[in-house]
Parts: sequence; structure tokens; C-alpha cells
Amino acid sequence: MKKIMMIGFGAMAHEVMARLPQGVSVGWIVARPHHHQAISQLCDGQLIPLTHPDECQGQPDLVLECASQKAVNEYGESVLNRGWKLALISTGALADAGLFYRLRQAALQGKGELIILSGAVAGMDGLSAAREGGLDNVTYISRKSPASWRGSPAEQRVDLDNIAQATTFFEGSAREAASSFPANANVAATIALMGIGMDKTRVQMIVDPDTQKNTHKIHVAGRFGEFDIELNGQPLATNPKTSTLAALSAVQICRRLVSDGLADE
Ligand SMILES: NC(=O)C1=CN([C@@H]2O[C@H](COP(=O)(O)OP(=O)(O)OC[C@H]3O[C@@H](n4cnc5c(N)ncnc54)[C@H](O)[C@@H]3O)[C@@H](O)[C@H]2O)C=CC1
Ligand SMILES: O=C([O-])CC(=O)C(=O)O
Repeated sequence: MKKIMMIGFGAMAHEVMARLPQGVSVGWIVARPHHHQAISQLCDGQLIPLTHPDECQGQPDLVLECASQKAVNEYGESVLNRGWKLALISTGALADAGLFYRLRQAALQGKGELIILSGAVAGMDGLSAAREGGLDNVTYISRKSPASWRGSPAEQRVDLDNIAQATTFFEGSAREAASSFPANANVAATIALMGIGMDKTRVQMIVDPDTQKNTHKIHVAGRFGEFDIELNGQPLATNPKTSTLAALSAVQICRRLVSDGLADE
């Protein structure tokens, strides 16, 4: 049985736990103190709540971050320094160049591994292959319902309660997008990391009152040719900001622990 540590106890963490592949169990959850009692009551008391990964007495086969960019900042170095594999969903944390450098150093020194989950988008394999030949431009457009943008800085840019038509409220680099919208634009950072980088990847964010989907459009051009992807993702019922596919990408990395020996690499 492979044992993982999860960081976060929100919408994505619950979806992942509900779909955990056979042969993988959650041993520890790093969560805010107010969640600890609920965690202790799960799985016949087999699940250990932690306030920091350093408290773990065991050896997780994988640490799965599904919490926040802040959590990556708070715990990432420590996990990698211990030589553990850390799969990130809050990839926008890497828009902070200093943090990204520290995480790479920690992975190098501790012999840990930093894994970027594909999250809510598809095509990251093709994008990183295309990079090998040189990329001319990469653009990413995110279109979501008003509910999906609530609680984000979009609220200061548009009136989400009274929006009548699709409206662009942000245009800029992936670095700006991921740092200004930490709970909404991790995809921008993922695309940047797989492609042309945080500053050259252009991002547009749109609020659309006529959609219930989280739509991600990617255009890539380079020596290989061009591709366009449009992915209409179903948001999680428990968090309209978060696409179901993002949670499924976390489930998939867990499956790799048992299906292709990831843990023994
Ligand atoms: N890469 C991608 O494609 C995507 C990334 N995301 C990101 O995934 C993360 C999780 O999403 P959801 O579960 O939907 O969010 P959520 O808000 O439902 O849950 C987040 C959970 O993490 C906990 N948390 C946050 N910071 C923490 C910290 N420093 N220490 C301990 N616990 C902490 C919260 O208490 C909460 O339980 C978010 O950062 C979100 O932006 C979401 C969708 C797509
Ligand atoms: O799940 C999504 O549609 C995208 C998202 O929240 C993010 O990029 O942070």
C-alpha cells in the first residue's frame, strides 16, 4: 500500500480522497487546526492531521499539495529537503522567482522531486515537446462564470452581480495573472512553465454570465507549427473556481504510484 500526505482539506482534497485508486491511502493531512478534529474522525482514526509536514513521523510515497500558493511557500522547501516527492497543484506559487529557486535548490540538496500537475488543462505534453523546437508565442484565455471569479480581484474590476455580457477584466503576463489571482490562475503558470515562460506567456481573463463551464483556450505557435486547445471544464460543485479535471490530475498522479512505479523511481 502506498501512503500519501495531502496538504489542504478543501474541495479538491475531498474529491481526490473520494477517487483515490486502490492501493493508495492517505496517511497524513496537513491542514488548518480547525479541520483537525474532522480529519481525526475519518478512516477509523487512521488519518493523522498535521499543522506542518515536519511533524510527520513516517515516510510518505508522495506529498500532494491541494491547498494554496501560500502553502507551497510555507511547506514546499521542507518537503523537498526531506527527499520526498512533492506534486503541486497551486503552480502559480512558482511565479515567485525566489521561491521557485529555493524549491529547486531544496530538491537538489534533499534529493526530493518537484512535480507540476497538469491541473485543469490538457496538452501540456505537446506544449513541452513543442518548446524543444522553439516557441514564438503562447496565449491563454480563461473564461468563467461570475461565481467562479467571486472572492478574487475580479470583484474590484467588474460588477460580478450585474454583469450582462462577457467581459475581459485582465490582460497581462502569466506571472502577473498567477500572482494577482492565486486561486484562479494557476493554469496560466502551468502553461508558462511548460512553454515560453512566465513573462512571455500572454493571459486574458473573461467573466461570462452565460457560461457554467470553466473554459481554457490555449494557442501555441512555434517551429513545430501551431495548435489550439479549447477545454470546457466542469467546475467542482463544492468550489466553482476549481475545475474537476484539476482534481482528476491529482488522482492520476496517485494512480501512477501503483501503476508505473513512480514511488520507486
Ligand atoms: N493548477 C490548476 O490547474 C488548478 C489549481 N487549483 C488550486 O488548487 C488549490 C486547491 O483548490 P481547492 O481545493 O478547490 O480550494 P479550497 O479553497 O476548496 O481548499 C483549499 C484548502 O487548503 C487549505 N489551506 C490553504 N492554505 C493552507 C495552508 N497554508 N496550510 C494548510 N492548509 C491550507 C484550506 O484551509 C482549504 O482546506 C488552490 O490553490 C487552487 O487555486 C485549482 C484548480 C486548478
Ligand atoms: O480550475 C480551473 O479552472 C483553473 C483554476 O482554478 C486555476 O487556474 O487556478
